Amino acid sequence: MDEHLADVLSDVVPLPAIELQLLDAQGCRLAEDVSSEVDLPPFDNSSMDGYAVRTADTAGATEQYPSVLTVIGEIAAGAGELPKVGPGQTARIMTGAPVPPGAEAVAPVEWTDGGSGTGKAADAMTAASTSASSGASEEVRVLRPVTEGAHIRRRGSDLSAGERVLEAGALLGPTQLGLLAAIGRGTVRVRPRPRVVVLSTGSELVEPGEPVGPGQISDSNSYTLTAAAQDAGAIAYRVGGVPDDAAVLRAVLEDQLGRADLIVTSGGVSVGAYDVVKEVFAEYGEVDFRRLRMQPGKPQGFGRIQGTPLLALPGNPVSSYISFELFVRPVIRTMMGAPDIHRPVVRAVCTAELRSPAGRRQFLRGWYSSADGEVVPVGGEGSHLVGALARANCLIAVPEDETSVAAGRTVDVVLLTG
Ligand SMILES: Nc1nc2c(c(=O)[nH]1)N[C@H]1C(S)=C(S)[C@@H](COP(=O)(O)OP(=O)(O)OC[C@H]3O[C@@H](n4cnc5c(N)ncnc54)[C@H](O)[C@@H]3O)O[C@H]1N2
Ligand code: MOO
Repeated sequence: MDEHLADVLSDVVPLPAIELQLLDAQGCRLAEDVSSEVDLPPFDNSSMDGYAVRTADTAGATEQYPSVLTVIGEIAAGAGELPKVGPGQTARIMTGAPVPPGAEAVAPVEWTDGGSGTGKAADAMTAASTSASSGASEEVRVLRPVTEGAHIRRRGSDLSAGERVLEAGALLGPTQLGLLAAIGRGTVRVRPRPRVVVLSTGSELVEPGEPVGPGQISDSNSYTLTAAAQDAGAIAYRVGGVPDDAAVLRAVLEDQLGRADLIVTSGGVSVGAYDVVKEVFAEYGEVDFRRLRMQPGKPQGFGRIQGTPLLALPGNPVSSYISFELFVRPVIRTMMGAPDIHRPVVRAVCTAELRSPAGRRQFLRGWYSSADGEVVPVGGEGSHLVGALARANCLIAVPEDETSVAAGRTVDVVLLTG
């Protein structure tokens, strides 16, 4: 198994970096160091709705003896032209609006009478509407002293022009994309999310929702694998079930190769009579088929068809999913330039006895609780048990040379959610 993983990964390199629109870059890794060309905030601005004042004008102000100032204007967020605030003057100012020349601080509207002329502290809500309707040439009473810089968000206090704000390799989530937008970047250089085409093979497969005839089953692997590819960070395209028919499989491959960085298939890799998958892959490139000392997931195929990497996974649903987690996920994450390509492995105490075939590394499904450091086996070992698989959050790994594990022993657990 380890040899197979190493062989698969030896053929995979990170995708070349491209410039993407910000929202298309979500979940990608940065391929450049990003420095800001601007200060943030870009100008001194108010953090409160209130009045831009000169501090000397408010010295000693109290509710009983307020400072009475002349309101010379109103500054909304986005204002370009600013009034100059002289001695005895003030300008009404909104949150985010530029602090006008002459002003040294902002008195929140609650520290004033809101221009009501009553000398009573303004209720911020009513003061806003009173002041807006009564025009700019009025007086306001400031009821307490305001210190230099109060309620002003200084230019460059968040970050300065020239400062490196994100480093190559950083994962772009909502806050990193927001930061890029805040410094005025419309596009960014990243390693793109790989485009993964998922197709399942088998003439017994029926599209979920369609009637299921005798001997047929609903195609579940293509859903599991497409969702798992998305979960790994890929852009995944699900191609429905392809029958065991060489002409149809050829046509599907021709159609899909153009948009694939990676092709993942399920089914047809064992020793069955309908070797359509192996036959068609052989026509398009080189795909090796192997039998690994693991369970589930014994038969595996990997290689390239027309230059595109391909992993051919076994058809049994649990086998294909576990193969994906152990082999395909690291490939996708290598292509993305992610540092953590594997699922995390922890040690946990197994609550029940386990049995395992000699000479095969077994991956049993389990429920791991980090609080107890324990893992409880879920369901049996059969590779068709999708019910139990959906109730599991981890895989319990039993080494090749062990045929049983006593309850209470410590085991390796592969977490499927980390
Ligand atoms: N004589 C032998 N028979 C088998 C061997 C073996 O060594 N010798 N290996 C077994 C193991 S292990 C596995 S795993 C499977 C792998 O078989 P294939 O990859 O060829 O897969 P299929 O035969 O097409 O399907 C196996 C099983 O899975 C069901 N299946 C397939 N595709 C889907 C799908 N998209 N959604 C849901 N279920 C699917 C299929 O109906 C079969 O039941 O071979 C063993 N046999
Ligand atoms: O090894 Mo197969 O993958 O068990 O079901």
